Amino acid sequence: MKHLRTLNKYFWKYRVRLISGLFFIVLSNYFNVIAPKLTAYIVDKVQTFLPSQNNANVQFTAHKNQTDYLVNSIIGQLEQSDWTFSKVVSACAIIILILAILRGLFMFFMRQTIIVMSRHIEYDLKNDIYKQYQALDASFYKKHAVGDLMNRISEDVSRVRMYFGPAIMQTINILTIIIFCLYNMFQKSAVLTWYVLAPLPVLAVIIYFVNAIISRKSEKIQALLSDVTTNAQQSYSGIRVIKSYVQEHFIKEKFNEQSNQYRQSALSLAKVEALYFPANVLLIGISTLVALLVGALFYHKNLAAAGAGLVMPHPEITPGTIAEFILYLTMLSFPFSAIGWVTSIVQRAVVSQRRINEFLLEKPGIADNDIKPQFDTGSVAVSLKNVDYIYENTGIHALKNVSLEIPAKSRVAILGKTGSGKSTLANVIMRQYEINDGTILFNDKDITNYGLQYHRQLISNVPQEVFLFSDTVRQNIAFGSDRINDDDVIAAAKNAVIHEEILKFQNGYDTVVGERGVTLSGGQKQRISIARAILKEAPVVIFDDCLSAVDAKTEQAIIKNLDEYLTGKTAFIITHRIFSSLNFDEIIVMNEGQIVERGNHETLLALNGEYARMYHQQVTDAR
Ligand SMILES: Nc1ncnc2c1ncn2[C@@H]1O[C@H](COP(=O)(O)OP(=O)(O)OP(=O)(O)O)[C@@H](O)[C@H]1O
Repeated sequence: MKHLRTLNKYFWKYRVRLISGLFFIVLSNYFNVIAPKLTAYIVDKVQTFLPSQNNANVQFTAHKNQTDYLVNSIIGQLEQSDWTFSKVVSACAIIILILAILRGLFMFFMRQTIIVMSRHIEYDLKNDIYKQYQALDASFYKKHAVGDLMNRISEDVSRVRMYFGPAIMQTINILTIIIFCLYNMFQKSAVLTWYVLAPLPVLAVIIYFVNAIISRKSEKIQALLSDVTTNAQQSYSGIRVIKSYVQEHFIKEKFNEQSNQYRQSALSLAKVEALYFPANVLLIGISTLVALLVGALFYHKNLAAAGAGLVMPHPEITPGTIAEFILYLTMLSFPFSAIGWVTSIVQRAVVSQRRINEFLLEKPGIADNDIKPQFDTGSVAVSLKNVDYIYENTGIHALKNVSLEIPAKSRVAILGKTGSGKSTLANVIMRQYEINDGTILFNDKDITNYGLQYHRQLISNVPQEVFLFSDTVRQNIAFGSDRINDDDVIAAAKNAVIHEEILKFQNGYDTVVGERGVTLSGGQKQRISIARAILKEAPVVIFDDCLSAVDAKTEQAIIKNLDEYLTGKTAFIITHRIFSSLNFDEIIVMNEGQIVERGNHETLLALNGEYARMYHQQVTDAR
């Protein structure tokens, strides 16, 4: 239950709704439990009018001194009136009808307050989880599957809503029904109540054991559901790879297997839950039988005693009392069967909230603040001092003691074999990952000393893996930029040499690119991503292998445009190809997480090392 404590702040926020909801529940049940008393009164009244009745003068106490003020005054009025029998019965019927209407009205208010409150809390909780997902850093996303994240924000939140909506409402409902019924039963006849309640401890034992089983099974089910969602999500994202490798059958089998495991677990939970209802019906049935038998026996003893002129042992027990008890037991059958349902909702909510808390309470690996950078953000010098980075999940030492001094407005090329640490270097400069050791400075200020959002606003990035949203080309280019006027978007697209192609799309700039840009070629996606970065106009530019999917002619055209765009910016161009036309101020060659060569084109060629080898290879390939 401790996991659900996280939700208390929401209850506090909506306390007025909650308290009014609880008040309406109590009122609705109050009007509900009055009806049996009037029914009992009528049943006994009928008896006194029966022609064969020979006990009309026997003084039963069943309807005297009612503790309830309302019932007392109704019965008092009816007794004092000189109404005929049919008038009394009609009056009681009308009063019972009015009570039912009042009960219904307050039930309506109870749902309007508590269920509406639960929808508000659900909305807040989803927003809080979403906000937390946004705050968590890249390393978190490396550890958790998207399907799992989706499942927690949707399915788990729905389960938790069942706790702060229906479960809270029904718990209070159940408690008030039980308290009102038991109170009235004890007030009426304590001895009959003890007899009637005798079978109920068995119910308590059943509830205890079944709850433990439900909790265990719920936990397993939620984990399995996450697996199924993750698998489905991955198979949709990777559908092209699956189809090209003709693996549809294998994926379907895997999905079937997981779905089947989920089904088996859900069925097994349903079986356990299904035990509750028949067990309750049986136990309430036994209690009703006891009320009838024991009640009739006591009533018989009363009559016998009255006949012999003795004091009646239980003058409060009449046929009306028995009818009243049966009505209370009917009312109690709902709470007793609902206890199981409510506890299973709570158990599931505990499991789901624990899963939500795992993410909600996770501290982002990158500490953030709201401090603005205290330097001229128009031009930025970047330096790295003894930077070390190890990937937590694999233990790979991707950057080893890297030091760099890049003056503002200079242009750097980063080359190196695959896996040498180039993208990692870009990511640590962007603070996507927090370095293990060393310092990264922008204009001599440690980048950890000011807010992440301000830092990232200083950087225009084209990642190695392009990501486009399922939106229009225009929105994809304008993403992350305040400048969404058409001329700027078109100018950026022209610079990225994609404008002409966009015009040929069915709806030009308003063409929707499909999920992750599936309707576009790899080269088109790359160039839209470049246009997006160009539009951002930041002082630092990081392009990670951004021309790998374009042909040589387009590449030359883009490089020509980039040459102009990069002027006045501090630029890091990560590449596998040497672009001699871009005039780099410095070229860095990386190997196994270290900088192994650095200098300009001429010095590196003269060094005759890795750079020279790459250059000669490229020249040979071009021939
Ligand atoms: N998310 C990750 N988790 C664990 N290890 C990673 C992760 N990303 C990269 N690595 C490892 O870190 C090392 C450096 O990878 P990085 O992506 O920086 O290389 P790269 O030089 O950019 O390669 P490429 O040219 O192929 O893009 C590699 O050994 C890689 O396996």
